[in-house]
Amino acid sequence: MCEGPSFEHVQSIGELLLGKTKHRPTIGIICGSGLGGLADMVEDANVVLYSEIPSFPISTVPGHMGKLVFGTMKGKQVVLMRGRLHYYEGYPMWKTTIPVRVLKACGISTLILTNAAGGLNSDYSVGDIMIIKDHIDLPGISGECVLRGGNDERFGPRFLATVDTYDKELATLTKSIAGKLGLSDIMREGTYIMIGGPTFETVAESRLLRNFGADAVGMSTVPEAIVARHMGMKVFGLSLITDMCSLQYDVASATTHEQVLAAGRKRAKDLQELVSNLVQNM
Ligand SMILES: O=P(O)(O)O[C@H]1O[C@H](CO)[C@@H](O)[C@H]1O
Ligand SMILES: Nc1nc2[nH]cnc2c(=O)[nH]1
Repeated sequence: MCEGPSFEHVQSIGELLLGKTKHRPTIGIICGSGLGGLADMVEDANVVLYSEIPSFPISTVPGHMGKLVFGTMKGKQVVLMRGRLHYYEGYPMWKTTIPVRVLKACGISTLILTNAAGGLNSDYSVGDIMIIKDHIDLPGISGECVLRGGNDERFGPRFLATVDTYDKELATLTKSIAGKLGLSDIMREGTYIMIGGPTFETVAESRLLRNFGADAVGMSTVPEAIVARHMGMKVFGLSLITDMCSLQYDVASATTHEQVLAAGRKRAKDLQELVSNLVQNM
C-alpha cells in the first residue's frame, strides 16, 4: 500500500549511519549543483558514500558526488549531502527524498537546502543568491507530489499545510549575515518553481513560469522541503542564480549544465561564507 520506505527501515539506516560517525548533528545541508564546495568548510569529517548505504539512491548527475559528510562547521555539528537526487534521474519522487527522511532519523531538526537555479525575474542577475521565500510545486500540483501514496503517521500527517514551509527567522538572520559579509547587493528573496526536467525551459515555458509568479526555476528542492516539513523539520533554502532564462526569442541563449557548474564555482566562496556563518549563528 505504501510506496515509500518503511519507518522502521529509515530508522535502521539512521542508526547505521550514526554508528559510522562520532558526530551527532542537528543541522543538515543539501549541496546544489556545483555547490559541493560547501563540504570544504567541514572539519573533522567522517564521509559515508551513498553506495555504502543500503537502499540509498545513487547520484548520477555531474556536480553531485554522492557522499554524506558528517563533521563540524564553525563549531556546530552538521551533516552535508554532497550530491542530491533528482526526479529526472528516473527515481520515483518519494525515492529522491529518502536521504531527507534518513537525516531526520539521524537527529537533524533543521535542513538547509541549496540549489542552482535559472533566473526568471528580470531584476535578477547571474551570481545573485535568492532566499527561498516560497515555492511552486509544479509536479505536485499536477499530481506528482512527493507525499503521494500511503502515509505513515509516524513520519507526519496525511494532509500537510505548506503556507509556512520556509523559516522566516532564518531568512532574517541570513539577511543580516549577508549585510555583514558585504553581500547585500546580490541578495534576493523570491519564489522558486520546480519543474520535472531534465530539459531546460523553452521561451514560452519561461514566460509561463514567470507569469505563475516564480522568480527562479530549478529541478529539485521542493520535494525535499515538503518531506522535511512533513517530519517537522525547520527548512531554509538558498538558490544561486546560475543563468537567466530566456524570456525573449531574439536574445534566446541556451543554458548548459557546464554554465550552471561554472557559475557555482564563481560564487562558491561567498556561498560558503554565508552558509557557514548562518550555521554558526543558529
Ligand atoms: O537543483 P540542483 O541540484 O542545484 O541542480 C540544478 O542544476 C541542474 C541543471 O543544470 C538541475 O539538476 C537543476 O535542478
Ligand atoms: N529548470 C532549470 N533548472 C536550472 N538549474 C540551474 N539553472 C536552471 C535553469 O535555467 N532551469
